[in-house]
Amino acid sequence: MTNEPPRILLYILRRDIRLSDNPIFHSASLQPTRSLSRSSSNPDRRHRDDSLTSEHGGAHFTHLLPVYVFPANQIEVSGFLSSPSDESPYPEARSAVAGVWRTGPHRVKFIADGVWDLKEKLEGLGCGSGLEMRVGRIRDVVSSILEWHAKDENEGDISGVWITDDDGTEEKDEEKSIRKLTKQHGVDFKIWKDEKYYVDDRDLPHKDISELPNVYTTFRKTVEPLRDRPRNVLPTPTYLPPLPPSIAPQEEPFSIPSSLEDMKKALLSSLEKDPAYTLKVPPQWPTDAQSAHPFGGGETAGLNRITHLVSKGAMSSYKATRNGMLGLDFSTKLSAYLAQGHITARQVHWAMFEFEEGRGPGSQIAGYGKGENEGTAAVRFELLWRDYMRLCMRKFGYKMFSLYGIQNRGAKGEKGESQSKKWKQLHRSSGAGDDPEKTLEAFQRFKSGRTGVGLIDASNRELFVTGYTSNRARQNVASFLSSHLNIDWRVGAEWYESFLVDYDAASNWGNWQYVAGVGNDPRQGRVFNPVKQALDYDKHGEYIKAWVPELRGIKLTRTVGPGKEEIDQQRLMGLYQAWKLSDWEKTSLGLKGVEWVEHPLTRIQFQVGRGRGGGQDARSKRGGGSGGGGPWRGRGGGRGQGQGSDRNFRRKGEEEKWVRKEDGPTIVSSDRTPASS
Ligand SMILES: Cc1cc2nc3c(=O)[nH]c(=O)nc-3n(C[C@H](O)[C@H](O)[C@H](O)COP(=O)(O)OP(=O)(O)OC[C@H]3O[C@@H](n4cnc5c(N)ncnc54)[C@H](O)[C@@H]3O)c2cc1C
Repeated sequence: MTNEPPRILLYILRRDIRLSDNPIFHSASLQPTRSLSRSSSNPDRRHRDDSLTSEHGGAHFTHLLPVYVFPANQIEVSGFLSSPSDESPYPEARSAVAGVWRTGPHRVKFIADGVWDLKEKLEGLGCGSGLEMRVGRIRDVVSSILEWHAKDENEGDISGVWITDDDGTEEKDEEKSIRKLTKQHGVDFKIWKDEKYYVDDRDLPHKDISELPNVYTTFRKTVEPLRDRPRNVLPTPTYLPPLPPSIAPQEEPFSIPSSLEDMKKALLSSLEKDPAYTLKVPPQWPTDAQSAHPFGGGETAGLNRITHLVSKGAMSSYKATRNGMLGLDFSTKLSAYLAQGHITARQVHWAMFEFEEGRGPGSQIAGYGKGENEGTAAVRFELLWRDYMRLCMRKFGYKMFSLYGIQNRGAKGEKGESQSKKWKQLHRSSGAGDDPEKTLEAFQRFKSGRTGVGLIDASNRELFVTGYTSNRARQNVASFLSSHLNIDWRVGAEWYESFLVDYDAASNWGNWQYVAGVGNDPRQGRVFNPVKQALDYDKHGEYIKAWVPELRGIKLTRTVGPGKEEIDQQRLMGLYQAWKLSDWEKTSLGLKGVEWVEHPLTRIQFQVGRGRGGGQDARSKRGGGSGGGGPWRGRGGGRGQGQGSDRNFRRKGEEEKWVRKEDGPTIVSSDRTPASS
């Protein structure tokens, strides 16, 4: 190293919090400031250098300054104030419609874990690398760093600012303002393609995003076969240029804690001023209920999770288990890692690929070395859904957050007619005679898990205390709010944004739109029946009993022979909707007079029949027969359950008709969709 003043590359991290398979770190590791012998080249096909580096050349620099910013518009940062008498220059990070925290307690911890993990990884390289953390709006942080270096040239020059692109609308605005700032300072600015998706942007079949098909299946067909799609992962750097000798400090009035524990405290302190999150009756963690997502954040944890899933066979059994709701491995639980960029989708692909080719862990698992199987194919299929949602974000921008969605013309009716549906609003009447006070109250009860509909309540309570709820449950919850309660679906999307550990703008808003009937669903106007869904996916009532402990005492079985008990579907109906319980049972369970039991927000029409093709058939088909009051602690539920055909939907106006008849329930045929998948 010469005595030349430091030439610093500023790398602003957002949702690319990883060292491995990271195009910017990879490119920085190839800078000519180090000897080639330290190159992390790897002859393995998986690690071939496929990066954008050669296309971009890269600025010459002597130091790398990676900075993660806790963005004040998305994460509440007042807990970072240096003194209690200081005031934050930023408004509270609250959502636009419902006014809830944009990043709630589960995700802030997960994000902090990820940032800290990366910091330790970078420091662990032993080459003087590291990660700085800052608080504020990203443009303010970049501006302050550029100004600080411009003022004193002894501190070194910022020779370039690099960032990974993000299709979120706020993120696009950020990119614009950084471009402007760097231009003002005469500094190079480069936006790198985000490589955390399944199909690389450079391999997309369309030239212009306007050509993206509005239907997932059409899109999928253009990129099949999926197993051949992902590019190789990039090598993990073993060396990076060091941090600069002096670094612009955090702007006042904030200061950055020096331990992960204190970082989490700072992130949580404002949120926990009201631990009930405005709920009159906040859900409590029920005794013995176990989180389906007890995982901490970070690249290390994410990569370990991938290895676990492959080596224990969970990827291979995924197709059969993915509609489960209880347990750790019924689905991958990779979403939060993917959302924060702790891991990439192609890392998931290549780990499965190795298994399929008979290499690496998992040799004792059926299917090892036997190529793609049903499970691994289904995981790829879902990863492509994620790609598709983010491409929709790129195509539709702000429409992803608007009431009438990407359709922009109101929901459509059964025959495709425009309906201009009016959803109830929280703060004013929608004009359809609704009372906003009552809507607010209904939203309160929805969030608290006190609607009176078991599946919905279990899911919302689970979400509140753990930050996760399954895809199956999410579909039902979104359909319930937007169609059964007829409440502005955006407040549900915002509540999910706040409480989901795996929130991702495109996947969340895209899926909410889809279910609310204003998104990419080619067959709009469908509604989930949460009782029918519970019968299919919680047929022993274990999920509802786990998260709604008040209902655990409901006996679900009847005696059918000496010492033989069988699930009684009529009794399940009392679990799925407690208002259906008899008066004496309500009294004996202490549920008499309980508001959500006696006065549910809505009464779902559904009956189980006793005749031919009714309860009997349903029982034998679903294998009912084991005792009902079984353990509710995390089990790999859902194995062998149906694949969520559209039997679970009804079209508008069909709710009253949705009874199990001799010829079975109405079936709406369809392709698989995220809502039905
Ligand atoms: C109303 C609603 C809101 C949602 N909000 C989010 C969100 O904020 N963030 C998020 O990542 N997913 C969201 N999803 C999609 C899906 O529910 C979650 O990705 C999944 O439940 C996460 O658990 P998992 O990682 O075990 O998924 P798995 O079933 O194991 O799927 C593997 C991966 O595929 C992707 N994936 C699966 N289903 C979908 C889908 N329908 N859309 C997009 N990607 C998918 C995820 O990255 C997931 O990790 C939402 C779905 C609904 C219906």
